[in-house]
Amino acid sequence: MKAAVIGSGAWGTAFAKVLGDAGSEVTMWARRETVAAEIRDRHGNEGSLPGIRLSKRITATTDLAEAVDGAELIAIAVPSQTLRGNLADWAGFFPADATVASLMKGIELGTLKRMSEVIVETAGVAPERVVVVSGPNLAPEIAAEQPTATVVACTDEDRARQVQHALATPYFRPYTSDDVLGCELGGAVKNVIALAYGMASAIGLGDNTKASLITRGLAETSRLGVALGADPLTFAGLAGLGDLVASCSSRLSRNRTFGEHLGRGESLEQAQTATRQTAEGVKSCLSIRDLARAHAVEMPIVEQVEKVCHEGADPRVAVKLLMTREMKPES
Ligand SMILES: NC(=O)c1ccc[n+]([C@@H]2O[C@H](COP(=O)([O-])OP(=O)(O)OC[C@H]3O[C@@H](n4cnc5c(N)ncnc54)[C@H](O)[C@@H]3O)[C@@H](O)[C@H]2O)c1
Ligand SMILES: O=P(O)(O)OC[C@H](O)CO
Repeated sequence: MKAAVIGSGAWGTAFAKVLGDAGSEVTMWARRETVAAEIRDRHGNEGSLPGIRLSKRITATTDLAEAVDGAELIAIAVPSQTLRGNLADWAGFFPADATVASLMKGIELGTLKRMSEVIVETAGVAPERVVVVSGPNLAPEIAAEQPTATVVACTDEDRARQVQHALATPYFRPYTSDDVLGCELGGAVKNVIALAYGMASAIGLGDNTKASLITRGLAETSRLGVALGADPLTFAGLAGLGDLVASCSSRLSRNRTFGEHLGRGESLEQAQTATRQTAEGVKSCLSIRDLARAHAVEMPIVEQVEKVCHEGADPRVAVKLLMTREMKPES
């Protein structure tokens, strides 16, 4: 397959490596010429994935039209909140029948749309051409070829299978799904729960607390998903529980790490200065909260994370408020 990967950060680079190792010819698009030159000439991207060597089947450019020229698959890994603006500039260059894969895990501020919806709306791509790839996929582990599994979700089963085959390597095992909505929500909400988990770790809370956060976090994710029409079983799978556990338990997770900074009492600005990569949950906690409210779905952990991130609330007070909510049945 001829593929393009737009975005040369940690995930774009690791994803390009998977595609290259699985046999595709890959052209990456980078914003900075120094990054494109390093990928093209030295087969690495030290700033995003130190020590990783990329296949010679991978090249890079800063010219978007060149990157997507003739591509059968275009995978996009830029920050969720910039996607709409990016596509306004890029979409005219996409080949008419290319599959567009969203690698992003966020919900757009203001519109409350999922990334696949933004792609359909802004790039004029039919929904059945959009594939979502989501699962327990920490980029540095994948780049180091540590085995993991993922989900390739698309309403068009054949297209999902094509992408599944284009991604299969001995260290990356893709499964297909037709639940695009559920996979996207699982990926976006787990970032917010990982922020909460990081806060809990930093304030010294124990394993019972953390297990409760994961379990109740998954409960509120599923509640929102079901209200919006997702398959509840998706949340028990790789793009739900799998991704939630990976992000909460790993020190490699940028969202968990960001939460740790907030839990240590840093302000949002201080945490942003200390962690420079994309921690999607920081913005998506606002849009997910609004989405939940719009559908009358209770998401108490998301509500509290938003208060800590954007209203200066103390994480310890947030825990207290969560623990003293009205008593109710588990489900
Ligand atoms: N890193 C992971 O392990 C991982 C795994 C799965 C999914 N994701 C998701 O992939 C997406 C990208 O994450 P990442 O890890 O690659 O982030 P990153 O911070 O490592 O890289 C982001 C990339 O986007 C580019 N970028 C930043 N602002 C931009 C703009 N205004 N226009 C165009 N490009 C811009 C940066 O130059 C960089 O190449 C996020 O939605 C994230 O949740 C990340
Ligand atoms: O580093 P994070 O927190 O953005 O998580 C990365 C991936 O989404 C894990 O699957």
